[in-house]
Amino acid sequence: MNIVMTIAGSDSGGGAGIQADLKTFQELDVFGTSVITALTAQNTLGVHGIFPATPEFVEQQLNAVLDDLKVKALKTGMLFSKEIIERIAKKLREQQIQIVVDPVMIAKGGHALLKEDAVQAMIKELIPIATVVTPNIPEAEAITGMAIDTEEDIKQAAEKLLSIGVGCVVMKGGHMDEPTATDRIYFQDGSTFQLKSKRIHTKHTHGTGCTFSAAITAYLGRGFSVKDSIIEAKKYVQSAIENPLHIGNGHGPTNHFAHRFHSAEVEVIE
Ligand SMILES: Nc1ncnc2c1ncn2[C@@H]1O[C@H](COP(=O)(O)OP(=O)(O)OP(=O)(O)O)[C@@H](O)[C@H]1O
Ligand SMILES: Cc1ncc(CO)c(N)n1
Repeated sequence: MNIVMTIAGSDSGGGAGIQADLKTFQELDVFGTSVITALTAQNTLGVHGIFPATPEFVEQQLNAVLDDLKVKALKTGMLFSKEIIERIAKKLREQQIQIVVDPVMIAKGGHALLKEDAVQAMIKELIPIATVVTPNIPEAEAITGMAIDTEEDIKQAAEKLLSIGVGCVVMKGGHMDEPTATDRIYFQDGSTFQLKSKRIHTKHTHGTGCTFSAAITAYLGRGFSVKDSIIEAKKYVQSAIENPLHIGNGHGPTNHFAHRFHSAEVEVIE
């Protein structure tokens, strides 16, 4: 059995964070383990409270999993503070595990999930040891300090991220004003490709980013290449967005059952 891990925050509403990650892992046939950095009191309408774990307890969870289970790939999501990032990075530097960093900063309703002073720690400690980083446009702007409006800006921001040391950058296009949902992928060796899918006009996009990065992690854990993991993950998230569950009164979650009965169309542009 391939074992993977998520290091992230809990979403009591079940749509994002640890809950989205574990659902994705289960659907994609890998064994999911978890390190919880913070509890959130959250639903489809927004984040109502945050109760962080101590950095010591985050480390204790990480040690408990890694001392016993052979984790092949992991993702990070909501990390909340600089202290938590530093503990995690110190431990992960000693490991041979493929790391997907989803640099979660702000929830859809505007609530901060990462303290402002933690962005630098993410840049210094975590992104350099990552296999893949998956920023949305506002996150890429916060990390690089650049305004991103055009395709050329996206490329420049990706190059800045690559210069920090990460192996592959996935610039997610969910927030771009484009008729398609296009993600642009850049590798250290200069190669690049795009993934294009139909943009779905829906408010049910809570947890799309978590689902996508968890799916990349699941495929990496199964031994897929980085490129194929990203392509398959995009199909999974597209199908999960195209078939919304219509639950809750706000931004509903993605549908993890959808891939069982629906294959999404994703165009790979080399
Ligand atoms: N309306 C949409 N239709 C189709 N695909 C979408 C849509 N919105 C986002 N995506 C896709 O979903 C994936 C996640 O991207 P997105 O930009 O939504 O992440 P995010 O903003 O980090 O999500 P989160 O809300 O979880 O923080 C990407 O592959 C993106 O292209
Ligand atoms: C716990 C958690 N992680 C990530 C996100 C981003 O979608 C969220 N809303 N909540």
